[in-house]
Amino acid sequence: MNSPAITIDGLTKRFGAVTAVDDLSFTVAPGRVTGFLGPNGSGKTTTLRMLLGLVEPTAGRALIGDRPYLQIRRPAQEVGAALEASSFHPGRTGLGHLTTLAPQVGVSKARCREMLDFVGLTAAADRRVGGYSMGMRQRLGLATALLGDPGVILLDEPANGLDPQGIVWLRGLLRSLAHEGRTVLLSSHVLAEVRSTVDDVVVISNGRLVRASTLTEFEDLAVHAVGVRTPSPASFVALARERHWRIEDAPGGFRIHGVDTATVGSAAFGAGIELHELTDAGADLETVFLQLTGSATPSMGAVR
Ligand SMILES: Nc1ncnc2c1ncn2[C@@H]1O[C@H](COP(=O)(O)OP(=O)(O)OP(=O)(O)O)[C@@H](O)[C@H]1O
Repeated sequence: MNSPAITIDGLTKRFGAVTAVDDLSFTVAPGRVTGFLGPNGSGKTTTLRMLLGLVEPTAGRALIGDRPYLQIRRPAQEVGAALEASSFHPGRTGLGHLTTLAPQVGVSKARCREMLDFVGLTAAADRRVGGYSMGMRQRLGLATALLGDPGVILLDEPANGLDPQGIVWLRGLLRSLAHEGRTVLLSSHVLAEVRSTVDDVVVISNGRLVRASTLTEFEDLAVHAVGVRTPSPASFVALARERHWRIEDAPGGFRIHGVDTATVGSAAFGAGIELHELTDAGADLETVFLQLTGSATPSMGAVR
């Protein structure tokens, strides 16, 4: 196995009485997209800021390769980061923002134009960033992160503000960066948003690690669900009780957890219950995420 591109080791950050990050340890592999997931306020941004040497840890280490960020000699060529979409000088143009950074990154103005083109901002290159939409700022943040052609890319909620086409575009872009062997770590508080983008997931809650695994392993935790529509709901509910299925009301029918379509179909057939719809509702990944992070709420629907 490749040695980790990022190592978080016993990392802790306290702000007065608030423990933002609490003895956190995980690694991030190169050539993969890793989703750094957790509810609002769980410590994702603080962790990324410690990785970038912007916040000093109370304890523990955050390493890029084998060293802390502040010990990297030419950091922009090793690590690119987009932490907050709003931290641009509003009076500068998109191109002006990149060309201001170019000397310290060690790249030419041509590279700045190339990166603006890469993120789809050529038409807005000479407009002031103050007038950019949230999605345009995200794109500019990405261009900034990629300016030095870094091997490690850290992105804080990069899909925020992007329209659906933008999200598809971002997904393709991140996948191709990982395919080139780069390390991509992106934070999000919405698992569904990154589900089709990431290979690995690191889930945190209250600053602590909840789970670090491949997405596939994470999906295995999820209970599959089956959707059913029937003209005989009372008989179907009786069947579900008899079989000890976990069943809940869903629009126009029911949702049954922890069984597959074949089991439900043959049981209904055996009981003489007509079904008008029998669908695989997929793995209920969001529920697993909410349960693991302790952010499940009663509004998720009553289960019978
Ligand atoms: N500079 C600071 N001073 C005091 N408390 C802070 C500071 N920065 C972060 N915190 C606190 O640390 C905790 C973690 O915040 P952080 O921004 O890292 O979470 P997050 O997971 O990135 O949240 P979000 O998804 O909302 O961006 C929160 O309780 C936050 O209020």
